Amino acid sequence: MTPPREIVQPTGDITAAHQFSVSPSTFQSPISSSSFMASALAHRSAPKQLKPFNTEDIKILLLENVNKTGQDILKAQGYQVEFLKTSLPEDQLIEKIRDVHVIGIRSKTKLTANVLREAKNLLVIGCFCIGTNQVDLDYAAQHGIAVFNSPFANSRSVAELVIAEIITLARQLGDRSNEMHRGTWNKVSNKCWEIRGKTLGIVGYGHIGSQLSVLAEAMGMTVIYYDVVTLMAIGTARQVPTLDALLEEADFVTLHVPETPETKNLISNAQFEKMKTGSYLINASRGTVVDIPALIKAMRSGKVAGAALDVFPNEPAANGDYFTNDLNQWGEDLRGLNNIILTPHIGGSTEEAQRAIGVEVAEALVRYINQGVTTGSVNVPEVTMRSLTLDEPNHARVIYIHRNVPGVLRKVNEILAEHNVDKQISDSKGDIAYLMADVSEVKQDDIKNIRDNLDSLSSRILTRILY
Ligand SMILES: NC(=O)c1ccc[n+]([C@@H]2O[C@H](COP(=O)([O-])OP(=O)(O)OC[C@H]3O[C@@H](n4cnc5c(N)ncnc54)[C@H](O)[C@@H]3O)[C@@H](O)[C@H]2O)c1
Ligand SMILES: O=C(O)[C@H](O)COP(=O)(O)O
Repeated sequence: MTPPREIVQPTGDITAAHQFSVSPSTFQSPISSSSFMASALAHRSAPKQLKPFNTEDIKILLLENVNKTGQDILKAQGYQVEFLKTSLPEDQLIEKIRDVHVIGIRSKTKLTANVLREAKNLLVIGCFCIGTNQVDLDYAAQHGIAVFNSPFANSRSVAELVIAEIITLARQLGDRSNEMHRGTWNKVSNKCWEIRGKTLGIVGYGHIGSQLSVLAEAMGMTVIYYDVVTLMAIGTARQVPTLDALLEEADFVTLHVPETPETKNLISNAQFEKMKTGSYLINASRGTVVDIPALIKAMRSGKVAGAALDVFPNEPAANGDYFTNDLNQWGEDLRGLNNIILTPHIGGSTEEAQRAIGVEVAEALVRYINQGVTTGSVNVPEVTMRSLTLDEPNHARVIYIHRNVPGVLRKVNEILAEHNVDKQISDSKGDIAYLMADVSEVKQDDIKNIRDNLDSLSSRILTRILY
């Protein structure tokens, strides 16, 4: 069993001491301190909400050029926000993550167990993107670290990119444009097609796949899709029972599955064999989903007439040289192919998507940090309660993340029984449970006792007391 995590306070005068496991000497009353003020949730919040603690004590590290919308929301809370444009290599990440309560990343930063083990103060991770495969979600949950993402704010951007790629491949636009850049006029119609009447095969009919389905049908394509779950078809799209059935029928195959052990090399030699001769492959999901040497072989043989890759098995942490990387030994082969579009993971990189993601994830982080609300979390149970207001002084919000084992609620309620519990909610997800209780008429000593007693339970993963 994983031992409970002790949150280590950063240096400095921490008047939010009651939020974390701290010694009594640093404890100050949340009620009498000036730390709760109507200005707490300045961003789109009712002015009468309580500020839960000195928000300026919260340290946030934002990596990978998280959009300004997100930065602004977090800064407006008074949090200390450090912003970096790139991801960080593991050794530097470990140094930085030791100190912070919150980290915001995109798809490049690998938050493995090895890294998270060092994150002694970390309360929450914000993935300012769709994918969460770069985070060890289970390790995070087991250590009381909630993870949030933006499940669909860039779906439309990816779908539009794929539409552009379908036409670009069908008309060999990349090759013609490259030739003109080199000064060559090469007017051809051989093997250039309209997309009207062609069949698009979508693998993974989730947010992106289904959005793409609508756009493709509007341009006269026939849409089929394969998904591991049975899903309602949009428009006149049709679900096919197997991946092979899709590969055999589609003129264009486009991949929109998450990175999982099951999707690693989902498209390899055997799948290219099944595809129609002269068909096209598009991958804007994750680089591991396509076996790159198998794709190179299929393109050289003429089986596949064109491909678009937005994602790669090894992507760099920052902009700059890429195919010189030793890990990408197939880089030269890819660059030498005809009718292949290579883009640097830009599927979700539009102003619209990045702004929306910045707002969505930053707001989820604020709700979690300030209120303990987990709505939208991908790894801990989703629990919500309304915000406390200034009309309700001397309240405390108790948050207890614990192992989902028999008898915990009885013990927690024995601890809370001496107080007036206004409201209590609890939910579980696998072996993790999340309990929130609003307790009224509590004094400084009561809060300390509640914390000490909850901390002493063997089921405890993390205790937080807000207000
Ligand atoms: N290129 C980019 O910039 C970019 C942007 C956004 C998302 N993505 C990637 O695209 C992926 C899909 O995004 P989404 O929002 O549509 O996700 P989603 O979760 O809404 O949909 C994924 C679908 O894939 C299906 N699926 C899972 N495993 C499968 C399998 N083995 N075979 C067939 N279907 C399977 C699921 O049932 C689900 O319907 C994300 O996980 C992310 O990795 C890339
Ligand atoms: O998961 C995602 O949302 C996409 O892969 C985009 O990732 P990015 O934010 O790192 O571009």
